[in-house]
Amino acid sequence: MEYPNNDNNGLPRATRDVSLHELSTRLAEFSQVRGWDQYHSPRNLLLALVGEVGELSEIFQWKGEVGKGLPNWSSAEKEHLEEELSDVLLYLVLLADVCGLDLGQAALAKIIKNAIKYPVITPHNNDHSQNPTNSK
Ligand SMILES: Nc1ccn([C@H]2C[C@H](O)[C@@H](COP(=O)(O)OP(=O)(O)OP(=O)(O)O)O2)c(=O)n1
Repeated sequence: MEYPNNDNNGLPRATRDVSLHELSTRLAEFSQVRGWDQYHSPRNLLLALVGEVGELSEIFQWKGEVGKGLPNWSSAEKEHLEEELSDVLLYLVLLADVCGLDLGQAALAKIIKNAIKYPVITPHNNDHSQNPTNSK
């Protein structure tokens, strides 16, 4: 596996698309060599996931509204955000794995289900009532 670029900390950083399958494989190796599989029960991973969502929330706490693209954020703040987002993703992938679920397939299927539930609005079909962001 090649990582041609390094990040600000000199750590290797992929420049290609990364699949959920690759993350699963890397996480499985990481846990296996440390003997941590025994701790990775569905419940433990869910609690770890929620803990990391809390850490992610702390980054935005008290900041007020934040613009898309994070204008005025320092590179250190953006790096911190990347780390917390990654922790959430990695625990989510681990949780799906220990539950024996294919998260990528499930997420694609859910997008299709969402599209059926919320059809595209056209002039001939302007019923917005199903849009969950429409409070009326
Ligand atoms: N039993 C464990 C413990 C950790 N990790 C991995 C998944 C997360 O990506 C990261 C979480 O590590 P920490 O618990 O050290 O949490 P943080 O990185 O958020 O550190 P801190 O809480 O000090 O900010 O390590 C794991 O796979 N299995």
